[in-house]
Amino acid sequence: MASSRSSSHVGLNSSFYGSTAFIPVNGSGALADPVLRTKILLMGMRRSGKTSIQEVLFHALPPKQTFYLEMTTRVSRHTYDTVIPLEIWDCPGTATLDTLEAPLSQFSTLVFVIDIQDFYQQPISKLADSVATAYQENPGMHLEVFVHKADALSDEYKIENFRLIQQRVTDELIDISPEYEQIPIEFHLTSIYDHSLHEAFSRVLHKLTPSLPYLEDLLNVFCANSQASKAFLFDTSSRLYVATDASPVDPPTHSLCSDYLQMLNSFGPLYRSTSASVPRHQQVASSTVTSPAPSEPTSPRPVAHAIPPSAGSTHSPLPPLPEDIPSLNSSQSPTVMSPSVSTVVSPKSGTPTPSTILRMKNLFYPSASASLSPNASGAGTTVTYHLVTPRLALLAVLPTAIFETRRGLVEYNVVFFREGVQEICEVEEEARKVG
Ligand SMILES: Nc1nc2c(ncn2[C@@H]2O[C@H](COP(=O)(O)OP(=O)(O)OP(=O)(O)O)[C@@H](O)[C@H]2O)c(=O)[nH]1
Repeated sequence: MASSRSSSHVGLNSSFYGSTAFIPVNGSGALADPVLRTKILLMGMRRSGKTSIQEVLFHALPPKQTFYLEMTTRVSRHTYDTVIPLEIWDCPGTATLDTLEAPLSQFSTLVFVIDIQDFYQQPISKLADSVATAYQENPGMHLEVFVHKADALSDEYKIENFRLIQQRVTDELIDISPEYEQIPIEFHLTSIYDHSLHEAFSRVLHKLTPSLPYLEDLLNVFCANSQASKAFLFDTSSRLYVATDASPVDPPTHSLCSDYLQMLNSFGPLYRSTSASVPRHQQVASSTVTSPAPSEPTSPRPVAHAIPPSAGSTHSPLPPLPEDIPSLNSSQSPTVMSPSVSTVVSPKSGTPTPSTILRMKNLFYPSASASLSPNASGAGTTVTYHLVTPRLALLAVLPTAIFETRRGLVEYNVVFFREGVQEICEVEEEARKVG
């Protein structure tokens, strides 16, 4: 499971790397961002759900609270660091590509959000105009349409409206110019209330990740060597999957892994850290909390110990499962088979850096697993979680019988998988440094 470390991994292709970003400070000056960020433009009609998408994915806003979001009146830029550093521009409903006052060449993707019930002339025209302008000015730009709020309709009407919107957009583009019929646009049905949004944005992210083929290779090798039927590399905090193995993604398996990750994430705030700056997703629950045992004797390293709120016993029971996780409800209550070690590195800045990643290599990583049919004498499925970098986690699905009999081998493979992913991330970070 070794991976090459050559910089050809992530060839310096400008369409992947975009340009240097500037993060406004208090609306006055501007600080140069030290990395090249991939820029994504989020556009659409008023109230189509743009800010909700951004907030739910990247700030863990509970979907129901999007109801209280204020109207966007000017372009707001949001940075998010995952397998690649992103900069998302959330535009007001009134904005058009002509009024944007930014060259379109700096954007890698246009995500146009349209309400699934908005198939009238004005939204369709705006969508078609945006696509045509983007294509004219930056033909390499990925064009994605989120047909959003799909939850508002029954399955039958959902598909009908989805097709109708695609057809009308195509007709409108042909009206602008017959050659625009060939513009490659990808349509996604999305909703903040289910996994469709995560699935769609994951696919958007895949097109922007230069190291995707290498990550996929590692996942394929991991699956083959561990007899896993499916494996995902997830961004822990947004729950976007940044890569998966070659087998098809079926929605129930994706939902299962995503829900399990959400459950582990939701444990984080229940545990208090001795260090103030531990990223939330690294504070993973465990039924047994152990102290760090560094593999190599070195100078003291910053570590955090997960501490149950009722400090005292180190063998506290697991907290109850959140009610809103359908596939892990009481009838399928998971058994946490691995009393995972929750010892993590605590970067002082709070933002993991390449050196943090290097330091983490010498430390423990949280892991967990759950059997979906614990009473069926190994006949069920087990989902496993292993943190592999400060931001990324491997989630795999494998037969319980295999996990129970070959757990050592699975853990052994994870070590090499983690090494490979960390090397790829280091090359990516190196390639994106400014100056
Ligand atoms: N049913 C449903 N409602 C949604 C969904 N996404 C967003 N909404 C709702 O749509 C409304 C508008 O959402 P916003 O995110 O503010 O929309 P926006 O496009 O940013 O709006 P502007 O700032 O006016 O451009 C809110 O009440 C959200 O709760 C969804 O997937 N399903």
